[in-house]
Amino acid sequence: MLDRKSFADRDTLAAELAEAVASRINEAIERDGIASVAVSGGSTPARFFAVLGKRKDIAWEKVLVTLVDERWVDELSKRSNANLVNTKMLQGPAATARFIPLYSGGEEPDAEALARTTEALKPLPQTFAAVVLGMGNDGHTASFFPGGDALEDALNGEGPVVAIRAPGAGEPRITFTLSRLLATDGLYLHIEGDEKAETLEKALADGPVEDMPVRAVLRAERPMTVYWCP
Ligand SMILES: O=C1O[C@H](COP(=O)(O)O)[C@@H](O)[C@H](O)[C@H]1O
Repeated sequence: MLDRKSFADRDTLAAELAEAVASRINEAIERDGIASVAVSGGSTPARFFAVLGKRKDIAWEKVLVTLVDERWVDELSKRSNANLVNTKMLQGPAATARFIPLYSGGEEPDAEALARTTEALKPLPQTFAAVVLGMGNDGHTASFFPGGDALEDALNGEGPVVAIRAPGAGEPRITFTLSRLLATDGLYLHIEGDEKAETLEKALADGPVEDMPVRAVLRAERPMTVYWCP
């Protein structure tokens, strides 16, 4: 179920991942007239975002873009995953895409905030065209963090989104649930560098999901492609 692709450098990886995601988007638009993608934040996706956002062969006005997870911070914060998407991807041709943020204002991702985000997510089709996950060296993906106070709900609940706090997470977070992220035509794990390759090997070994929650995705019975470069 796990296809692993290695690339010589970051630019090549970004181009190949953008090609794969663009194909998924265009297939969904042809089939449904609309496509949605959920992307990760952090630092890794910046190059990929820049390449994807420049694609002129995508009818961006038919594309909904959201995040797999978000830090509960204002969109102007440098910690905001939305900020990364806005500044790196949704420029040029991709500026006509509709971005649906997960952060919906306020100090905390409380019940009211989650209800606001859930309402905002309603235009999303049931199935994403593509979901691009990242991974931290602690074995988290999306905001499925080791020690997360709502990890069980994030991994086994319906969601679509869950608020989660964890010792290694910094700010409170909001994350799509695993079941919602697995509802996708194309599932990708984008990691770079030797340390993350080692983390992936550890995650692929036996061990509790709670220790390295990315295992929940790796053990899900569905195809996923890992994109890696040194
Ligand atoms: O906090 C986060 O971290 C992970 C990994 O980020 P990276 O900086 O190591 O690339 C990311 O996948 C996730 O979306 C983000 O919220």
